[in-house]
Amino acid sequence: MTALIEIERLTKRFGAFTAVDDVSFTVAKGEVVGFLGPNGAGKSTTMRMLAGFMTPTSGTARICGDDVVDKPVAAKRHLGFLPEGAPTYPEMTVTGFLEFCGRARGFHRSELQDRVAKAMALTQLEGVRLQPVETLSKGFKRRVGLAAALLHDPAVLVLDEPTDGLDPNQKHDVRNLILAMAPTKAIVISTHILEEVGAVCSRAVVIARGRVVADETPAELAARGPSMDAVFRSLTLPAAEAA
Ligand SMILES: Nc1ncnc2c1ncn2[C@@H]1O[C@H](COP(=O)(O)OP(=O)(O)OP(=O)(O)O)[C@@H](O)[C@H]1O
Repeated sequence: MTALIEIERLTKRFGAFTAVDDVSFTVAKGEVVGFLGPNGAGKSTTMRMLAGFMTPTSGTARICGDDVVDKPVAAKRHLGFLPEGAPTYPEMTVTGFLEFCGRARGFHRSELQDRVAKAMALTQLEGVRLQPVETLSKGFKRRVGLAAALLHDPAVLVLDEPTDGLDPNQKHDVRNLILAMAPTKAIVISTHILEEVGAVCSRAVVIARGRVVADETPAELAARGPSMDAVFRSLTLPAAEAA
């Protein structure tokens, strides 16, 4: 299996504080990796470095073989990134925002229209296409971000909490969308929702206090304890608190 995402000894320090500490893992085509950890564990910081939005203090990350620091344009060509929170440019309509993102990706005229229409269909945004992004509910805003990440049909998707703010039906749809895309892509999703790991992920990487504490299949993770909650607690809490 070819690794489309390669993270090697990635580290980020903010002053004296180490937010991401020597993190390494790879993701091959066909894999959906769940990136799990408690609040503040370092998930978003790792994903931002992987997406080229933040410079690592040390270590490297490559997308389809291209180093995100040395070859940022090449790396981003293969990457769809859904950051935390809502899309920028809140005053734009959904269509306007997606067209703007598509033009930035180099698409024009009929190809631009086709790609925007397809991304809106995949994320079920047609009903709000002319609404300004700032007037949408949290779940719809998330889906606008997801549509923007899918526009160029990238080989690699890095999705920071893709189901955050979605209702159960929308969660189900987004999980199905991820599963449908999985065979042809390498996908990393961060999540707090442990049930999501079993539902969509072929592997789980658990991070706590900036360090990887588990990298295994959801079944292996589940087999470590009586419940996923208990496993998560024992892996991510300091030993005294987990007891
Ligand atoms: N720009 C920054 N300056 C200083 N500290 C930061 C900065 N960005 C993140 N941190 C710190 O790094 C740690 C990791 O943050 P990060 O956002 O990566 O965690 P997370 O695992 O994504 O958490 P959550 O699940 O709450 O989103 C936190 O303690 C956070 O306060």
